[in-house]
Amino acid sequence: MTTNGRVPLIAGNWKLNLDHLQSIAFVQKLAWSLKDARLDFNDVEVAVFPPYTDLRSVQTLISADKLSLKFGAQDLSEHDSGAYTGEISGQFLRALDCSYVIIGHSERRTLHNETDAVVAAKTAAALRHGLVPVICVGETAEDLETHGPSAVPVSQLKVALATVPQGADIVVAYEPVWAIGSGQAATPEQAEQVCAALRAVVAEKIGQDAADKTRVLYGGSVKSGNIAGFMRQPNVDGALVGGASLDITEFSNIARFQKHVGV
Ligand SMILES: O=C[C@H](O)COP(=O)(O)O
Repeated sequence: MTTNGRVPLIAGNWKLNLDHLQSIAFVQKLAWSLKDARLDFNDVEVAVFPPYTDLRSVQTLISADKLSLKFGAQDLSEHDSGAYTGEISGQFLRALDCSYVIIGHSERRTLHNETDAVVAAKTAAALRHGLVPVICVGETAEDLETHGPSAVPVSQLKVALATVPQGADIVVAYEPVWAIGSGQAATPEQAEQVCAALRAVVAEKIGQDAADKTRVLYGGSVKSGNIAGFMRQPNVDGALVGGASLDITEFSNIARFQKHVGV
């Protein structure tokens, strides 16, 4: 826990990688690596976000071995049940002990045409089923040039939180689209500027208490070599990691950011 009372969250979004057998070996090795490193889970929360088909295996392993890792899904349906072929409801995810669900990742927004309204409906669905939504927002390179760094993410988050109850338990992830998978991360100062603006939106929409406790993550080309700079920022409470979360040593070193930050 940092002085602001928020436990940092290091989240690994596997995207479309690792089948259920691979997920078992991966989570076992990750747990060993974090244990070897004597990671104190009171100081940092580590979560993985496997594909849906891995969730039961990951749940079983974490429960059987009493691992301190958390896990969640990469998406959910805005609906709870019915004729929605291919969809997965929040109810099903909660039944698998998922703690979190990623919502509104830029790949969903771009490749699956998810609008801000859909993101808002999915956020409501997650909260309805006791899942903590990890609400992703971020601007494209064009947005950045036209509107500056905060305008688009702020506007996206305002819509996502429009119907969220006061004090709700949420996580926000600022992921500039231009930084995702590009190797060109935002600077810590850029991340801080936008994350602070997003925290102000949380305060405006669901209250100051919620803003004080909400973890705001940065995502986009996070590696062990740049995590410390982000974690030194007062409004950055962790990272949503894509590519580097598939490398056990790298992800484990990101989770051990405190060694580099010196807190
Ligand atoms: O969800 C994770 C983000 O898309 C970041 O991906 P990346 O770390 O590969 O840039």
